[in-house]
This record gives sequence, C-alpha cells and structure tokens, in this order.
Amino acid sequence: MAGEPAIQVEGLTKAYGRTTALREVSFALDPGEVFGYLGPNGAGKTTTLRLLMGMIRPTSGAARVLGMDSWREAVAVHRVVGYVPGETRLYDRLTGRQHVAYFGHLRGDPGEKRATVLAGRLDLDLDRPTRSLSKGNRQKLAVVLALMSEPRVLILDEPSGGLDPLVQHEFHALLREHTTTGGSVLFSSHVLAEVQRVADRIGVLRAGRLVTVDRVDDLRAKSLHHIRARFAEDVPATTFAAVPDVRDVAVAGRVLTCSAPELALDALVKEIARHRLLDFECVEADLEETFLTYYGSGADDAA
Ligand SMILES: Nc1ncnc2c1ncn2[C@@H]1O[C@H](COP(=O)(O)OP(=O)(O)OP(=O)(O)O)[C@@H](O)[C@H]1O
Repeated sequence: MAGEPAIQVEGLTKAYGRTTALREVSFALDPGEVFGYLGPNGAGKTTTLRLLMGMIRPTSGAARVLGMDSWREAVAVHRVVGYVPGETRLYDRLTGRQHVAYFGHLRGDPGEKRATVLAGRLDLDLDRPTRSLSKGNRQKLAVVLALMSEPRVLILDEPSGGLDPLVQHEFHALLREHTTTGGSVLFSSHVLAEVQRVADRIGVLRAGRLVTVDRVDDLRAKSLHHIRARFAEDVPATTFAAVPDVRDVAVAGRVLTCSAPELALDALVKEIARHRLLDFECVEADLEETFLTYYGSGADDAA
C-alpha cells in the first residue's frame, strides 16, 4: 500500500455525444494531500469527480482510487470514499439523525457518535427535518454524511458553497485533521481564494484540459504585487521596465506604478532605491488576479 496514490487519473477522457467534457486529464494525489480542483463553470470538474466515483464510464483513460478502478470496482471504491456531490440529494421527510442512521446502516457502520461530533462542530441541528434546512445546513449534512465513517479518501464537489465563513473555517479544520491521519482530499471549486486556504496543490481545469498543477506555495512566489512609489525627482520609466518580470510600468508626474511577482521584488526595490523616495506602497494582489494574469480567464477557449 505504501506509495500508492490515493487517487490517480490517467489520460482520462469523457465525451457526452459530441461534447468532449474532459480530454486526456492526468494527475495523482498522495496520501495526506489536499488537492484543489479549480476551474470555471463547465470546465469538467463534476465530470472528473463522477468518473472517480464510478458513476459514469470513461470514454478512454482510467480513474483509480487507492489502486482500484473506479468503473470496474465501483462498489469497493464507494467503501473507502466519502463523497459530497455538487447537488445534495437528501430525503426531505427525514431528519439529519435519520439520514445518519440510514447511511450508517447501508455502510454497516453506525457512525452516529462521530456524526454527532461533526454536526456539533459545524453547528448543525441533526433533529430537524431536512426540508426545513437552509441550503447551507443541507450542505453541512452532506459533509457530515461523507465524513462520519472516517473514509480514507474524500471527494468533494464544491463542498463549501453556502457555508458561512466561520463554518467554512471549521470545515477546513476537519479536512486538515483528515489528512494528518493519512487521509486525502480532492475538492473542486471555482473560487481560488477558498482553495488556496486549504489545498497543498491546485490543478486548474479549463475547457476539459488540465492547464497546470502547482503547489500553493509556488503559486505564492509568483503572486503579483502592486507597487506605487513617489519620488522627489523625475524618474525614467525605462529603468523600471527593464527589471525582469516587472509589468504594467507607468510613470505619471513623479509617481511610479507597476506590478511584479514576488520573485522580482528584490531587484525592483533596489532600482527604486537609486532615486530619492518620498512614499512607497506595495500591496499583494489576491491569487485570483495572479491566476488570471498567468493563466487567463479561459473564457475564450475553444472546447
Ligand atoms: N450528462 C451530460 N450530457 C451532456 N453534456 C454534459 C453532461 N454532463 C456534463 N456535460 C457537459 O460537460 C461539460 C463539463 O461539465 P461539468 O459539469 O463536468 O463541469 P464543471 O466544471 O463541474 O462545471 P460547474 O462548476 O458548472 O459544475 C459541460 O460542457 C457540460 O455541459
């Protein structure tokens, strides 16, 4: 079992009639890793997760969980995976606790004690009928049902949409606890800010293709900074524009504005320090902007 990827996707391709939702996607998750699967609507995230759950059959390529083929060994895969689908399917007339009992029974593992602890941490009342729950509370119940049997792998489709920030924080803490005991998490999102908080690596999907896989730390090194410097003297824009990786250089009056990734800051600040400075500001852009700068919005991609 040692060294076996928790999840492995190889050349995974899925066509729905004439629409190719996923093309030749490959990546692997190590045990203990949180992998954020990021992409705009329609990029193919849900398709990938459903292939991993063996709910649909790949056109070509393979999806594996703990070495088991998701399509051919779907039943065994379901035993080791906690899955939160994009659309939560619950029984309106049952309470949360009845869902817990039902799913516990199906899995042959009551899990009620753990479910009660999870619900407490997420601030979910398990005794209310599901039909009276808000979208966020239904989502919490889906999370409780996925985590209560302590599965080794979690596959989560946009799991925290609808959760308020405090609950999101607790939810991320639960994911972290899951990985410290060797569990793995694959979760999809179209919101980078959320993924960066909890993921070790991020894979970006665009129009069915995996365009990049990056460690969150490496992405931070590329993170854009917006700089504004006011000088006591005239300065030539060209000297700043010549610093490698510095972009959007403009000098208006005696004020320089430009953007630079973290790794270019040292050279840029040394160039700025050659002139008499009155005021200086350096603000880190959010990763969303960094992402769009390096990978584009993908809106113009042909499928
Ligand atoms: N059952 C289906 N039949 C035909 N086309 C489908 C089907 N399911 C998905 N698609 C198409 O496949 C593409 C990928 O869809 P998918 O739901 O995997 O994307 P997504 O990244 O999860 O998007 P979202 O964030 O909106 O859920 C889309 O163009 C979608 O219209």
